[in-house]
Amino acid sequence: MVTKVDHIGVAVNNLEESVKFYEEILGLKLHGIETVEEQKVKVAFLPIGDTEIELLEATTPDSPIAKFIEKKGQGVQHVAFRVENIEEALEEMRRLGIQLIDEKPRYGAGGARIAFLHPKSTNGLLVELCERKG
Ligand SMILES: C[C@H](C(=O)O)C(=O)SCCNC(=O)CCNC(=O)[C@H](O)C(C)(C)COP(=O)(O)OP(=O)(O)OC[C@H]1O[C@@H](n2cnc3c(N)ncnc32)[C@H](O)[C@@H]1OP(=O)(O)O
Ligand SMILES: [Co+2]
Repeated sequence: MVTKVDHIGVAVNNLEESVKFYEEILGLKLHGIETVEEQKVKVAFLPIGDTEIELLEATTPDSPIAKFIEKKGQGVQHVAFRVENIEEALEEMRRLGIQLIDEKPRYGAGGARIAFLHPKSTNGLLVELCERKG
C-alpha cells in the first residue's frame, strides 16, 4: 500500500530561521517555499535521499501548525507516506476502520493530493497519505 516516506513534516515558528539549520549545519539544499492556503501553512521542502524534510509555518492563528506548536512546541508534526492511488488507499483505510480526518483527498504542496489519518487510529502519529503524479 504505502511505497515510501514522501516527507517528514516539521512544525516551526519561522521557516527562514529554521531552514538555516538544515542548510548550514546539515548541508541540505532548499528546494522551494510554497504557501498552501487550504492548510493554512507555508512550507519549505529540503530533499534528502529519496525523501524530504517539509518545514511548516502557520499562516493563520487557527492553522493546525499554530495549534500544534501551542500545545507541543516545534517538532515533527506528521509523516507523509507515498501511495499510488489515494482514492483506493482511503477506501482501504475506511474498510479497515481507520479514522479519517479527510474523507476525500485535498491539495498539498507541489501539486500532491493528500489526506490525513487521525492519530487516534495510528498509535499517535499524524499520518498523511500523499499521491504525486509522475
Ligand atoms: C500541505 C502540506 C503537504 O504535505 O502538502 C501539509 O502537510 S499540511 C500539514 C498541516 N495540516 C494538518 O496537519 C491537517 C491535519 N491535522 C488536523 O486535522 C489536526 O491537526 C488534528 C485533527 C490532527 C488535531 O487537531 P486538534 O489539535 O484541533 O485536535 P486536538 O487538539 O483535539 O487533538 C486530538 C488528539 O490528537 C493529538 N494530536 C494533535 N495533533 C497531533 C499530531 N500532529 N500528531 C500526533 N497527535 C496529535 C492531540 O494530542 C489529541 O490527543 P489526546 O486527545 O490524546 O490529547
Ligand atoms: Co505534509
